[in-house]
Amino acid sequence: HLLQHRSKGFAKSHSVVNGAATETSSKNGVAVQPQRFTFSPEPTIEEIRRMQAEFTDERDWNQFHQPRNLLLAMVGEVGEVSELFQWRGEVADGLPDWTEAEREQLAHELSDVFIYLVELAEKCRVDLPQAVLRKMALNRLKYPASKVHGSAKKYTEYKD
Ligand SMILES: Nc1ccn([C@H]2C[C@H](O)[C@@H](COP(=O)(O)OP(=O)(O)OP(=O)(O)O)O2)c(=O)n1
Repeated sequence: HLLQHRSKGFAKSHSVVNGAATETSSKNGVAVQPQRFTFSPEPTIEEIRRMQAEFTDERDWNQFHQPRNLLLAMVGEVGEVSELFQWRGEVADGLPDWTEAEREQLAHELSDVFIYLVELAEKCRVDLPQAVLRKMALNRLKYPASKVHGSAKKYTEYKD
């Protein structure tokens, strides 16, 4: 669906493509860069874990999906993501020069990485969404915004 609201000659379009929300802006009918991007709320990570568990069960593939094999499979897929970026030089947010086919290829490869990551976490009994919350809390403590604002130094490089 598409929702529009107008202010001062600008029209914002909120469109939902495959459940994903994107917001684009236009001035006098000419589209400008998308302003905001958010993920769809579904499926949840737990739903993805369950769908992949069903996929492997249906194929009797659990015998191959031990933690080390899943790790190697995930790293292999990271390599496939890297292939899409290699030799291109720096790439701007939103991948402005990429074709639709290249974007879809990237979506496939990032999904492969994510699917293996989720199954690896499951097989290692890491509750991934909660672990991410704990790790982000640690990251905030290690890198107080007031101290590190605008600097990409590693935490060990700070004197106090
Ligand atoms: N033993 C396997 C094989 C595949 N998959 C699933 C998870 C990944 O999302 C995807 C990976 O499939 P491929 O190994 O065929 O890899 P690609 O899809 O990347 O194909 P290609 O290597 O030809 O690019 O399929 C899986 O769970 N377990």
